[in-house]
Amino acid sequence: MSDQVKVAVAYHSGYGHTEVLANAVAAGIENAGGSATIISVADLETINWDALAEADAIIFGSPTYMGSVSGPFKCFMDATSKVWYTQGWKDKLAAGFTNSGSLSGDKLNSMIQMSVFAAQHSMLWVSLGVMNGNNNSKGDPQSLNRVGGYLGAMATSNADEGPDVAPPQCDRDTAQALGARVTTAAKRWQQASL
Ligand SMILES: Cc1cc2nc3c(=O)[nH]c(=O)nc-3n(C[C@H](O)[C@H](O)[C@H](O)COP(=O)(O)O)c2cc1C
Repeated sequence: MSDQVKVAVAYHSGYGHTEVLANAVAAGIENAGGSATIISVADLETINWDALAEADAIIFGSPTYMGSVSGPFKCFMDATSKVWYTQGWKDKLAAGFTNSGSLSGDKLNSMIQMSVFAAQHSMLWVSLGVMNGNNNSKGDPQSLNRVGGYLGAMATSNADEGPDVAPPQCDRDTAQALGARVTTAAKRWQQASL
């Protein structure tokens, strides 16, 4: 019998930067002993809905475009309304990550959108669980959670850099930490007696 928790990473990325984070989240899932399935939601026709239905946890990821989740990610959100109607994802764990060009970039709004979306599905939101980095005079601008957000992993990619270098390693590591945390939480949730 395999008790390995299944964690799906459902993401959109227009230009590859958020995809880098999706891969980092998946690495964190695998390192923590979970099984990761990465699902691009860009094309609604090819989304692996079965993998999402089977997952113990789903981690959502979107770039921040115009201060909100991207259009394709919102289309995915709307396409889950049939699942919502039957509350098919109820009691799965959920978490999120986003990425933008500016340090703030209003990406908190994307995280709020994702957490409300998860709540509509009666999922249980898992926070980042990494203390704020770089908030004092001796701070390291390359520390984990350098933007100091707690709802999820929030990365920043310089607008003039490709996904080969942006977002920087600290943001990739923050995303990896999120994947590990959700996996550990899913294991606890799986083992909890009712
Ligand atoms: C249509 C569009 C809107 C954007 N809006 C914002 C924004 O509101 N705030 C911000 O900081 N960056 C914004 N950006 C920059 C992206 O968030 C940034 O380039 C990000 O790395 C793109 O991720 P991706 O390569 O996964 O698509 C925007 C980019 C595009 C293309």
